[in-house]
Amino acid sequence: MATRTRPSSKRCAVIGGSGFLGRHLLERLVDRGYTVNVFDIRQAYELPGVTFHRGDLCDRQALLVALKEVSIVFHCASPAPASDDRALFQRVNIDGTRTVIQACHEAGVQKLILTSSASVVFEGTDIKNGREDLPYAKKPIDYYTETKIQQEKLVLEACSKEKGFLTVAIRPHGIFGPRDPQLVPILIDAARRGKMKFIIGDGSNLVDFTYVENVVHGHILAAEHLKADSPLCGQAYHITNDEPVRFWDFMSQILEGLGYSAPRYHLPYTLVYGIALLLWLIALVLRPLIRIKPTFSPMRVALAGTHHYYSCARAKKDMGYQPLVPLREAIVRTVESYPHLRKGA
Ligand SMILES: NC(=O)C1=CN([C@@H]2O[C@H](COP(=O)(O)OP(=O)(O)OC[C@H]3O[C@@H](n4cnc5c(N)ncnc54)[C@H](O)[C@@H]3O)[C@@H](O)[C@H]2O)C=CC1
Ligand SMILES: CC(C)=CCC[C@@H](C)[C@H]1CC[C@H]2C3=C(CC[C@]12C)[C@@]1(C)CCC(=O)C[C@@H]1CC3
Repeated sequence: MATRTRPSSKRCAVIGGSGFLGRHLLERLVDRGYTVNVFDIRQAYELPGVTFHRGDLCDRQALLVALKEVSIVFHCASPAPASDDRALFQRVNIDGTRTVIQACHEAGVQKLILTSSASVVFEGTDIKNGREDLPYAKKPIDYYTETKIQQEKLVLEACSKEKGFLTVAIRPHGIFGPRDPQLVPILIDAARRGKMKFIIGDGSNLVDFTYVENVVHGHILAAEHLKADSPLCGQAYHITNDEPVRFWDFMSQILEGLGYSAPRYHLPYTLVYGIALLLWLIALVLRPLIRIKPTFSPMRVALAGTHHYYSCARAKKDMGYQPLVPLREAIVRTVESYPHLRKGA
């Protein structure tokens, strides 16, 4: 059991702090005068003023060391959605989050801010200006989403004013920006393999893509507004750029910004989804023999061919959220940050 010294309100821990969002978050926290402990299974960098603790969040004892004298915990660790490994998602996102909550109780942590996902309500069909009161997806599109739902429920249910342990969930959508290991690298890899010639559907579907600094801003506002008498306790909040954009326009701007051609030819959504589903089933059957990872998984096709954008009115009202970086500027900064992915580089 950790010794319970009174935690400083400016001492926090970022679980998953070696990751894309986690690192941006802790850089901002340091700028704002917080003392930060990072807890992650890997150490990706070193930063003055930041103490690294390497460990698995399923290991309560290891967590307790990193949470000593900490008052705020940001939990933004998860296996990558593309790993598609059910047992891993269950172990880290569900069992591991239970362990995080338990360790927070033992260490006397006062606030837990979870990075959830707006996808917890997405079932592969259109969502337009979705609010937080939409029901959780009954048929989540993949294991990642299935376990993010359970994870969010665990964290929100753990909120207890009586115990002095307050929780809130931030639901970002389509995070992008410098150092993102997913969106831009996967897109450019597909383009380099000649797979970005087609638009799935008529190309009019609107989607939220959220610049990482805006997501960070939402997390810090949530931590600073989370108090026993505030409406944030036990609630979920969408954090977006508040500028829904056509999915294919956004992809085209990134592609063209890095010197690649934008997709031009249209394919019917149902046809591409059907093919993706078939390939996914074949990959599943063959998994014991060989591991195949189709670029266009059913999940990616659904995300590329439907509307999915969310209202962040609740975050504006309860914590004064406004995106700091507009989409156009965010795209420019992102494109400039990937010189190594430029065509011909
Ligand atoms: N990238 C996106 O578009 C979105 C991400 N999210 C959520 O945001 C959070 C952060 O995502 P990213 O920064 O994009 O991912 P990332 O993969 O860059 O970072 C996740 C970090 O978690 C760490 N981690 C994984 N398993 C761990 C374990 N067992 N113990 C300790 N650390 C572990 C990884 O080492 C990694 O550093 C995740 O919870 C994700 O579900 C939500 C919505 C959209
Ligand atoms: C069609 C194609 C190959 C596009 C390339 C870009 C995709 C890799 C991204 C487009 C939308 C992104 C997205 C996520 C991951 C990367 C994309 C599929 C998430 C699944 C990441 C985790 C979440 O919580 C939800 C995200 C939705 C959007």
